[in-house]
Amino acid sequence: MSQEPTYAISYGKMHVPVYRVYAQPLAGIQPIPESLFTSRSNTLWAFEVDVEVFGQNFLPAYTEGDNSAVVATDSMKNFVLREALDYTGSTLEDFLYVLGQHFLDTYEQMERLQLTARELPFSLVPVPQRGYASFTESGILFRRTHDDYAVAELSFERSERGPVVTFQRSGRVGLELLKVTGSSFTRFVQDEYTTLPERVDRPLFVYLDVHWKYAHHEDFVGRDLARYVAAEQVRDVVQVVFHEFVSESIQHLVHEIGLRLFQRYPQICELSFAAQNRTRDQISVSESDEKIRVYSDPFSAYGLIKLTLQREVRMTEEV
Ligand SMILES: O=c1[nH]c(=O)c2[nH]c(=O)[nH]c2[nH]1
Repeated sequence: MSQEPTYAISYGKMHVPVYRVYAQPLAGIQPIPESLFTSRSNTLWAFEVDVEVFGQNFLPAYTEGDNSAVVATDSMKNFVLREALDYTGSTLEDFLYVLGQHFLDTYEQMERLQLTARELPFSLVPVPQRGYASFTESGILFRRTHDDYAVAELSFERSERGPVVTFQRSGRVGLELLKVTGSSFTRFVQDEYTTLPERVDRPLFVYLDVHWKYAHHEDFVGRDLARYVAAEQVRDVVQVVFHEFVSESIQHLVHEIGLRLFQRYPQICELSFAAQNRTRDQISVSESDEKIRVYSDPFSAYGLIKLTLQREVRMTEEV
């Protein structure tokens, strides 16, 4: 006799685009030496949200075609958009925190919930000031940039005290950074498979995703943003360390970036990096000046270097 299957169920809505205008400005974050970033107007605050809902209560929809407990994913999309209008805060993490609680408070058949937000980056356009003597940022016209962007992920489940966060991760993803000099890769294993030449100075091109976890939820929700980690600052720390540090490898580089981020943000307990090696192949070197070179696309496979750093963070630690 065949056994009954066991089921793992989830469903939801992916890529709900949200363009909220005149959201609460992001202010009150701590400045850091690597970054000019201290605030964001949120005049245009654009992102997309994924909603994934878990619960055995939805099983009859699969096994019997009984939709009586099913919240239509179209309604989930409307819920997200309504919440975006009502939201009074200024960060992706806090928005997801409020959204997740409201979902679970509204729909008792939802047992667990996973929410993801990805920023849709826009930047203010520079325009001449009156009289055209100098330039300033237009406060109203934005350019869509297909650049690196912030992400946030939160998971919730129910407890006797109401919805609780079971997972949190923030990130800055899609960085693409090329440093023309000041990176090497030498003294690696040499054997019958080795064709890569040692390079004491290579133009290192990396695609990089950085994620971090807070030790305490209090630091990423609510209005007091003194312990909030702005993804723009994290991007700037990555850039500054890459600029300054002469690395022996991407492994060496991401470790150095990790140490600097831990130093800047005592409230972070985990950092993870996924770095793709996108370094181009050297094609030719100028005979008159060996600094002048041409590079082109390499073999299409690329190296992937990952690192996760964890530490214990005590609640009393000073910023
Ligand atoms: O920084 C690097 N790390 C590696 O592990 C590696 N492997 C490789 O072929 N090139 C590089 N570069």
